Amino acid sequence: MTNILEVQELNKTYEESTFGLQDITFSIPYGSIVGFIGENGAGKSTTMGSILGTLQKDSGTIKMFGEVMNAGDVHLKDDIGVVFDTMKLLGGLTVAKLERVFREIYSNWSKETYFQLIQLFSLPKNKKVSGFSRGMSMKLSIAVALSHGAKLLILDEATAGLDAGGREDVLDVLKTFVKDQDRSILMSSHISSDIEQIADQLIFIKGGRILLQASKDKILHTYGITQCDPIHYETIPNEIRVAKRGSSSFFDVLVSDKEKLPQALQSKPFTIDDVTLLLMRGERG
Ligand SMILES: Nc1ncnc2c1ncn2[C@@H]1O[C@H](COP(=O)(O)OP(=O)(O)OP(=O)(O)O)[C@@H](O)[C@H]1O
Repeated sequence: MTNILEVQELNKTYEESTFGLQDITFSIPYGSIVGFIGENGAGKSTTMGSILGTLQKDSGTIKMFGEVMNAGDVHLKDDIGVVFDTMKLLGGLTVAKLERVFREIYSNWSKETYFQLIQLFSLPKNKKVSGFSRGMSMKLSIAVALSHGAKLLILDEATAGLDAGGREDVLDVLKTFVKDQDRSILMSSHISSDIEQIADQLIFIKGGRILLQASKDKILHTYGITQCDPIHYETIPNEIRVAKRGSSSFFDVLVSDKEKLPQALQSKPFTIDDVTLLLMRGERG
């Protein structure tokens, strides 16, 4: 078994909204961190909620740890650690008292891991959680998600609201989490530098559809972005055109293999942010 999660042809619509996920299909191999990238309203949280079963999907198959997930599959949920940016933990309790609650909820709870993370994240043990800042609450949610023996972490904007030091601590912990190759992470983030730093696979979503899924290394080393006028654009082989953006006289073009660009065109240095903008704001090449 090579994939920890397989999502096949997932569709989900809402009443009172024209938005819908359209045949979302992707998989997450063991030992990988997958970055889920899309603008506000692209469908990241809807996809994650449908995977977790907190939202009811219209159709599609979700396979986790080799088993097809059905509504109410609680036994699999112990194996999933979840952090959503709107998550509320029991506010009237302290970090120390919360530990006693989670100990009862999770069969594989590790008090030791929890308090190690609380210390690493510099969270106060005896202050009520309701008095925590947004960043502190996120760190606490991450500590909980990492302390119950989960094999798959689903993190929705988990680094949002963290200061630079906090982000570094969290990213280091996440890298360690997947090190043994038997656990994986699906994480969405608006901060593409975070994703660029730790993800090995990237999934780009727009308007409920996946535009591109590829390894980060492939995107950074095989893909290319070139700038050209419409005449030169026509010389780019169709099969490598991914997206284009610009005015009628000048384009930025994302191609899937820079080696196949015509000689007159060259790829410029680029970041994952540049790729994201081209895919999100541009049109299909
Ligand atoms: N309960 C709901 N009822 C109706 N429409 C909804 C509901 N929840 C989300 N939507 C719509 O679904 C679309 C996708 O929302 P979703 O939260 O999945 O996007 P997202 O990529 O996670 O965005 P963000 O980055 O802003 O969190 C949006 O147009 C949103 O308005």
